[in-house]
Amino acid sequence: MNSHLTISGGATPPPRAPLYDLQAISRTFPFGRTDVQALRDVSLAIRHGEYLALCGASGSGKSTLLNLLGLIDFPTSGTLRLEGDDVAALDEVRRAECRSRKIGFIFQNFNLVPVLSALENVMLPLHIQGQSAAQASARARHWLEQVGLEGQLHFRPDRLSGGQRQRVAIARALITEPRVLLADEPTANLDSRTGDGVMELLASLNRSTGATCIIATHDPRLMERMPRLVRLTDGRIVDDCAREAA
Ligand SMILES: Nc1ncnc2c1ncn2[C@@H]1O[C@H](COP(=O)(O)OP(=O)(O)OP(=O)(O)O)[C@@H](O)[C@H]1O
Repeated sequence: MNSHLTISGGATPPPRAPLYDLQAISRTFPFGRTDVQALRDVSLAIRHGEYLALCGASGSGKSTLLNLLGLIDFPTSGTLRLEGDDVAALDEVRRAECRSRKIGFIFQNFNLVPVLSALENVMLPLHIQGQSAAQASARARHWLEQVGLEGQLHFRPDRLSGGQRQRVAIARALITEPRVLLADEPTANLDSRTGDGVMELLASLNRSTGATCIIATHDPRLMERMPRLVRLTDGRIVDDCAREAA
């Protein structure tokens, strides 16, 4: 009997494509009369639901790789597939659509709009997608509650601590229910205790929502607790190890 058939005779579904499949990716930037090779021959597969760090020294290529995964930059050569689709084949409109539907971003400096409240900041992505204010407000309240900020809905960023600002940014990234959260040094501007709290929150949201979390960092404390570490040196992957999380 064909092992791909179930007892009832129906075919089992084909295996799900990895979230990301990168083959021989390079990214070169022109720099004066020379070129800087930020990424060289990077091949990497990332499954749905993973929680992993891209690590390496300053200049090793972490942000460049994160920008490619976020579809905000293009590789110079190689193939990048997101859920099986070759992103080079998407026109700009479909790329933007894919980015806003599937990907949430978290930045080290939070990138909140200073004149908007926490609630309004979190509502923004749904507002941009054209959802009604009532729908956006209800979703934003839900996500601010998930990150423990139900008491600060109407505070502007200047009334929030660094950790609270990053929580607002996390709620804003999650409101579109993305497949993947990309975080560039999310704890770099936080003291270690607050940074630990943000990392615990990200780990628990990864478990509860199933969103893949990809975090660029050179913080050894943060690396220690990651179940998968992809290490870059001079734009190359030099190590990719999965292990039990601490
Ligand atoms: N737009 C650009 N133009 C020219 N060179 C660039 C550009 N972006 C990145 N680079 C170069 O590519 C290399 C990798 O940079 P990248 O920012 O990806 O490293 P990183 O590991 O994220 O560093 P950091 O931890 O300091 O943020 C560096 O040599 C950097 O100077």
